[in-house]
Amino acid sequence: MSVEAAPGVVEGLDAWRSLSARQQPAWPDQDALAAVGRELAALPPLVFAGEADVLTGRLAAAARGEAFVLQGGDCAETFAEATADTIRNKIKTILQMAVVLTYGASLPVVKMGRMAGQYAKPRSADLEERDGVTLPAYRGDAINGHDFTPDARVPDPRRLVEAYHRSAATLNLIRAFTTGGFADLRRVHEWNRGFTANPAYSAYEQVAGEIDRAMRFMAACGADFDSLRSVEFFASHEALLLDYERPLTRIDSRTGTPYDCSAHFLWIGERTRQLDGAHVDFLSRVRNPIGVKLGPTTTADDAFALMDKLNPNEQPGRLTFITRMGAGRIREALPSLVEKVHASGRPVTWVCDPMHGNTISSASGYKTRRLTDVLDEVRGFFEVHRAVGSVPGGLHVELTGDDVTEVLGGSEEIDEDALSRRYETLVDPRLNHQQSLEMAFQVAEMIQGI
Ligand SMILES: O=C[C@H](O)[C@H](O)COP(=O)(O)O
Ligand SMILES: C=C(OP(=O)(O)O)C(=O)O
Repeated sequence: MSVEAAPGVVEGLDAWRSLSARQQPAWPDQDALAAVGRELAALPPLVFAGEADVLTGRLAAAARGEAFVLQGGDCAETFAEATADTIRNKIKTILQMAVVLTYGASLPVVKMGRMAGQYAKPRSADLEERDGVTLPAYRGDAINGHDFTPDARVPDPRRLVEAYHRSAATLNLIRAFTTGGFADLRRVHEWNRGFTANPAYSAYEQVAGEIDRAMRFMAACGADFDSLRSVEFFASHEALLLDYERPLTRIDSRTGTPYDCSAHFLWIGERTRQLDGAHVDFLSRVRNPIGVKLGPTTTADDAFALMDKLNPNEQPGRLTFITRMGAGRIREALPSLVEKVHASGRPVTWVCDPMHGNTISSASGYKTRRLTDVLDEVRGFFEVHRAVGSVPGGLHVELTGDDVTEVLGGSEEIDEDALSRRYETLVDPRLNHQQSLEMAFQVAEMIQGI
């Protein structure tokens, strides 16, 4: 793997610089930004291009219905929360969900964190106003601070370097947890049994009991559980800040082609997927598997134009469409899109993000979501794909492994009054540990058609 930034080595890698890039911070000091770019370019890549290729293969399998994708993690990671406990709880939650989904789908689950780099957010408004004071909006820890003070809100490019180091530390711990015995299937199953033992979740006992019997059957057959102590786990984030992604793009020494080595998988957000924009151009030139978020106004022509630009060679697994329509719209907005793409025979992995189309404000002013809406969107996703004959390939979820109170509902019935108890997200509401597991059990049933 070459470690230089490869400026100009591959023609066009910097073409994005002359295109319109939405949602970029107003960096006050361009020289400081350029110096940070040079510093990042000299730092080691965070992932190996070969790992990204493995993921492309896994996503191709998901598109064929031979695997199911689970992508989850914070809306916005924060530097303060890049701690061992928080990372462990998130990994634990994703592993627990994956076991349930593996059982439900009878398929391998491709595990991907919105982790180790999810430090920048697109925002609806550039400015935030509180009590007559107006400041730049918080855009994620890679850009500015959340404190509502003029100093904190100034975009500071040194934060990009901090984001790199926090991502490196997070990835290091993820690798340790997922290969060092923490992910042992028997252990993860025991955690799930603990969850269903709680009377609040007794509705899920049946599925947990079935998994238990399957485990005992495997043991009786002499399954090698030691070979199930490690799991594959991939890192992903929104490729929003091109001043971060570009210096972390390296030329793969095996193939001489560029990979964005800030993560295995990068996605383009609903707000930055303009065909003639900088984000689409930049990601069209790297070889990682990539995703594009598609909201309810997306037309089939948009989808085809994105496929032309981002996957002209029709490589299976290269392009994932992450649909986020909203529970109220998915059944009318998704069918024509899926029908036309499916009829074209061109390879796309379809993943459902049931979070971003279902955001509401509580009476007390909290940005929240209802678990019932989230689950209804997933149900709509399966219905549409089943009706069309295409493959519902996975889930993309904002979640945390902690006991926060940000999303309404669930068996523990978080209501509007409870939101204030532990509302900790800095941007969008996340499912907490229990709600995430409930979702996994319910989705397992949806997959089985129960
Ligand atoms: O996560 C998605 C967006 O960044 C977020 O929903 C935008 O939030 P805002 O409308 O509060 O800016
Ligand atoms: C901003 C996000 O989503 P979307 O682009 O779908 O709004 C996100 O996933 O953090």
